[in-house]
Amino acid sequence: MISTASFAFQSLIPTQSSSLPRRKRGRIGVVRSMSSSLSTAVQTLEGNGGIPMVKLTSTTSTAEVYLFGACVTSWKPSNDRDLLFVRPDAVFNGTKPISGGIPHCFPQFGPGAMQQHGFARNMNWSVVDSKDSQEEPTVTFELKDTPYSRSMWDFSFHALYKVALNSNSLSTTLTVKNTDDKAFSFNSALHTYFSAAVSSATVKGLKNCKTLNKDPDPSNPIEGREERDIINYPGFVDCIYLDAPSEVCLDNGLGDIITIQNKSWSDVVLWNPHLQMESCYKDFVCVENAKIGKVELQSNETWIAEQCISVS
Ligand SMILES: O=P(O)(O)OC[C@H]1O[C@@H](O)[C@H](O)[C@@H](O)[C@@H]1O
Repeated sequence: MISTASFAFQSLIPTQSSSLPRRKRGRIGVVRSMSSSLSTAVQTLEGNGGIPMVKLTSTTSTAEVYLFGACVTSWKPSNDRDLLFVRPDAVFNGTKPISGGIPHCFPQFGPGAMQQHGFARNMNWSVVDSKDSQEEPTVTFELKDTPYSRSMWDFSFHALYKVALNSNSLSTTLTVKNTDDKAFSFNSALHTYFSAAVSSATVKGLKNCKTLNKDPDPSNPIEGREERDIINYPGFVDCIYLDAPSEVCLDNGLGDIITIQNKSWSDVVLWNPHLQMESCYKDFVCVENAKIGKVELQSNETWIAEQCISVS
């Protein structure tokens, strides 16, 4: 149920999901109305570049989520260090997806027919609900098809993305409903960038998974099987792990052990661009919960996938 407070919150934010040109038209008004805060737990603020973002503040942690792409760009549990990473080349002006944090890949992981990683990360999502609670501040974003999305993927859909913050965890729930009168299929991922010391970062939990190594050719991945208990990032890494377990563990090499749990994100992608991004590759690793095989939805069917990242 939407509380009175969240209605007030909604009224600050345009309810229309929009393509890039729409957002540009409405931006000044949106940013002006962002100056007021709802509460200390869920605030609407001007983010980088003056574009709107929602800040969640629990008793001991914070998170920030931009409406553009519904991209979580910051997660600071219990101390002031950000466990997510935003690349130095990230732009916050709506001209391209925010490079870092937790961008969406939807309705295509890629490579494929449409732009790399689909369109959800470069559209404005709307806020449709929030929970003003210092124990678990929560915000829910919505995305629907527009002429922009239909120019790439001609289907009617309704996506909800709920982000909930706890003292030591950040949970997300993505719900995709087919609102069309015909079936559609898609694949998807949460392309999470974690702050890391790449030379000592490791991932555990993927031993024995079937792998699709996208190095050297992303369009023709090489099949294999993971034999290592502990996987590191010794150079360029771009590898899909199919039918991964529901929990993997990242040691970020900076003193944090991060548990990544999921429901329905059946696969994992590990990525680090190495010298392709010389200025920042040492400072992050991507561990992405993904659904690489197609999800097929008939009319009115819904797919739900959850991720929870936590530190002990
Ligand atoms: O679009 P971004 O954030 O630069 O990420 C690109 C990379 O994203 C990874 O998920 C893919 O596996 C890589 O093949 C791709 O190069």
